[in-house]
Amino acid sequence: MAADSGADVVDLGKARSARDGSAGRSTRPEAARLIVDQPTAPAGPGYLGRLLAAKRRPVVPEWLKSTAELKTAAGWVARHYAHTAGYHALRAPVYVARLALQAPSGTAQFVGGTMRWVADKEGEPVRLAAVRREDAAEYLKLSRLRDGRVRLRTLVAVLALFIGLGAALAIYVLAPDWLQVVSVGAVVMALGYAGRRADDPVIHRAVELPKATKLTSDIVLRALGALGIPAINQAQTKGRDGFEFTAPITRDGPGWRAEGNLPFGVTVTDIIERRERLASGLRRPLGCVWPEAVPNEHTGHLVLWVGDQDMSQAKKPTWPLLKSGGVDLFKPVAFGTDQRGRWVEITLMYIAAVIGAIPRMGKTFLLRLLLLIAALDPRAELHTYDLKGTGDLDPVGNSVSHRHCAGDEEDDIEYAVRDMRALRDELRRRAKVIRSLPRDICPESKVTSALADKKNLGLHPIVVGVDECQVWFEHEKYGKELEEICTDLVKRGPATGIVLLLATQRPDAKALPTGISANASARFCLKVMGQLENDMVLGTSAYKRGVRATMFSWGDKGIHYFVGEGADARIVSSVYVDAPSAESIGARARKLREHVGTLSGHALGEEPEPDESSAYDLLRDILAVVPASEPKVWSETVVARLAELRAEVYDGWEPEALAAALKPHGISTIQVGRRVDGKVVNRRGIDRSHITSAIAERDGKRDAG
Ligand SMILES: Nc1ncnc2c1ncn2[C@@H]1O[C@H](COP(=O)(O)OP(=O)(O)OP(=O)(O)O)[C@@H](O)[C@H]1O
Repeated sequence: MAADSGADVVDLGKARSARDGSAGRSTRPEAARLIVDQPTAPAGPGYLGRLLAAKRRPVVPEWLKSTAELKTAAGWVARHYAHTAGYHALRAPVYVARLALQAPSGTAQFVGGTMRWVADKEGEPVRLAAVRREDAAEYLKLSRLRDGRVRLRTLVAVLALFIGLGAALAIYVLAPDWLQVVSVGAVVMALGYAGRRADDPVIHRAVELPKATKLTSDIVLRALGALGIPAINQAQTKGRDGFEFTAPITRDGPGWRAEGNLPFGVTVTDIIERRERLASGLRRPLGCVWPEAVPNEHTGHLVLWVGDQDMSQAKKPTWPLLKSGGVDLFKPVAFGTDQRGRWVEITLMYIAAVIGAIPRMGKTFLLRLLLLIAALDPRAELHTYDLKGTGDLDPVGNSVSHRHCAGDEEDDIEYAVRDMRALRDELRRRAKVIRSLPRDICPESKVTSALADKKNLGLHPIVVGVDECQVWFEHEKYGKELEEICTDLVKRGPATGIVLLLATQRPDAKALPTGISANASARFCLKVMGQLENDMVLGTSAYKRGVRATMFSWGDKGIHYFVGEGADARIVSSVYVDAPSAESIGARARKLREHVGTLSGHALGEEPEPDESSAYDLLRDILAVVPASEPKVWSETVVARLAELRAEVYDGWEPEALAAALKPHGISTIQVGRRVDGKVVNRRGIDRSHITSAIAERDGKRDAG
């Protein structure tokens, strides 16, 4: 400690005597030195202090408290026995036939065995040995013993025979037919069983239970030692463990949990980085090995969870919403399971989410799953955009979406732009409505489930899902505008009941503008290739903190890091809903909407009127009304001329509207001074050269594209 803090190490004995006996000589250099280690053990927090800071382990384990988990576990046990019973019931006739066929050989074995027993065959080798040794005394002793035994056993056998025959006769004469059948059957089956062959059992196992090796401290230490981390290796070569277990290795869900402190200076991130080597050291598949840091603990505190089965292959419980049920978007809904097979929930309201991954890892499936959850709340209005254009979102879009579009053609983008503009207006309207509501009805200045129910307020949830959102933000004409609207929706949408879910396969600054990625409150990151993408999706310095979606393997489809609602990052395997199931859930969601009368827009075949304003090109229109001879023009002049040019679009535009419309193109208005009646008047205006260069840049990009 002294060395760490840069202070000198001091001989405490000397220092103490110097201090005690020399009050007047304190100018001596030793006495002036700083003593960093206390002579007596430093008094830590008192008993009460320790009690106050103590972490109490739950009396009742978490899994016992959760009725959902208890139900799931009970369901699994019940299904296991039901399966076993069904398996054997179906094969029962085969078992009976095989046992009956084995009955003759069983009878022979039984008779032979009984005769050998009566004749005391088991003593024969010893008697023969006595004969070979020509030991007459021993032989006589053994023979006498055998004679006695044979006599007794013959008596027992004859008695049993008579009892057996008597019982058989009694059953034959007195018993009803069914008892006769049962008795004969039982005897035949028993004889058949006696005739079984060891290498060919009649009854096979209905269920092969997986066998997982127990995790022991030796295995953990061996694996940690194989990681090539110098501090661990040094400790182990000196005969120490290199890892200090802080709790016994216990069962935790379908796996084992080991917990402890790494050597000083080694962090959990170092272990996570070497997860593959760790799996090799543990001799387990990669998908079973999950090293984790513990929030609020020091960075060297490792929890190692080793599952019995690979997470991507482990059997998952059935999703409760797969076949039936509805959703209240204001309440948590299960959307995946963690490594231990426990449900992980998400409350879709009040979030803006980003989903990122390299292609083919399950990003679209995850987005569709979240949209299906939203669809199951009949109040929710869905806007779904499948910019890949393969129809993955059609099961939701065609059955319930208010606005839906698949594809990235110019028309598709314009459709989206119109919708997003309308959503921006809706956002503003909602903000005003919420502001005007009395505090007792809207205490937190945000939409609640009760407010969403009040149809006249129009505050129902709106969920917008965009797959491959980079297509929007990189669009040369509308990219900036869409980015601006989406940033607004990410920032202000959650409180006003508008949820934006964006998925992209290329999470970089262009595909996912920083204004959006920095403000998203829920993040889903499936496998990515590098630190940059990882942090784009999961938030700045996530990679450094050990939250690394790069560690997922190629087979980990649907497995992702989920960071939501201020909670720590969790590894979640999302529920797999294939296209046919998605169709049926979509159909169910449609029925729910039909029932309460909330089906609207695209799902009813109604599309919005094509908006004239999207067909115009503002920049070209400005050039049309501002000739080259006028390099700088006041905004009010421009809007007046524009209104003449295209009244249906520009009529009523104020200079501010022009400034706002130019902003997405990267153009801002400037001060333009003009001489009026001999005086210079300054007003906001445009510089024509800004317009021409913006057009040149845009068209250049378009040509390049
Ligand atoms: N939760 C899941 N569990 C198991 N497999 C899944 C899961 N989600 C997706 N998959 C599988 O992964 C494949 C790819 O999924 P998906 O189409 O969603 O990938 P993607 O990341 O959207 O790909 P792209 O970038 O090409 O659009 C699917 O065909 C599916 O079989």
